[in-house]
Amino acid sequence: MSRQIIVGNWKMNGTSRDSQVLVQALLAGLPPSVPDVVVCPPFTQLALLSDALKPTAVALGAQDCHKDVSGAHTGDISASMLTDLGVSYVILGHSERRQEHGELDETVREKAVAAGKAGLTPIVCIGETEDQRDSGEHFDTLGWQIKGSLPDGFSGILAYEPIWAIGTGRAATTDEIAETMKFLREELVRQFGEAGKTIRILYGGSVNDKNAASILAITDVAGALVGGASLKAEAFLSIIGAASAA
Ligand SMILES: O=C(CO)COP(=O)(O)O
Repeated sequence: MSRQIIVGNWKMNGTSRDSQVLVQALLAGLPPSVPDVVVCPPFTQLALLSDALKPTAVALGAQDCHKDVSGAHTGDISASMLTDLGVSYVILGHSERRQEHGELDETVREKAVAAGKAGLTPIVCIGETEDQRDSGEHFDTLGWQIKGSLPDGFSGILAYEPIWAIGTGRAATTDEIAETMKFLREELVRQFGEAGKTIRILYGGSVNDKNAASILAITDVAGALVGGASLKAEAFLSIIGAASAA
């Protein structure tokens, strides 16, 4: 199995002091053989953490970027502004942005193109609502999201985050994840041919220190996108430990 990737999405949490403390605790507790580890703090803490993380095995990610390189976009941040700060990954199309900011698949696709051009690795999120799963529309939804959100020649990471599992403490079951991973892989191959076989797929949604090992052992799960548990050094380190052992 190839090296796994564990991504911490801190969302809109923490002061600069909190993030420095968290990062120091993470760096102090990293196991000798680490998977790829990425932390995605709020924009305001990127510059600060960039210096702290530069010489380490932990990479820096952002939680969004604009589709344009520069211009009249008040309050936005471009992909090249992120690379300028030493950022290497960017989460795009998270369900919270899709819901709170009305982001559509097409916008997510344009952002993924911009991220790729700037040298960032996009982590594009997709996921169904509880209603869509209950009514058996989840695979259709995910298929459309892949088609709409991933640009031609996509070489980033796909994150499957069922919306009903985010922040609820109710992760998808290993059977649900396994079945969905199989579907996603088939869909990626259908849309991208041979290249679709190599796109890494993460699972996200209530991943914690207790369930990480069983989730990371599922075929085709290449890692985890972690929200709440990534804010606690001990829990995040234990997820990183599970990935090292997977
Ligand atoms: O949204 C998520 C990561 O992007 C998942 O959040 P939780 O791990 O808090 O459920």
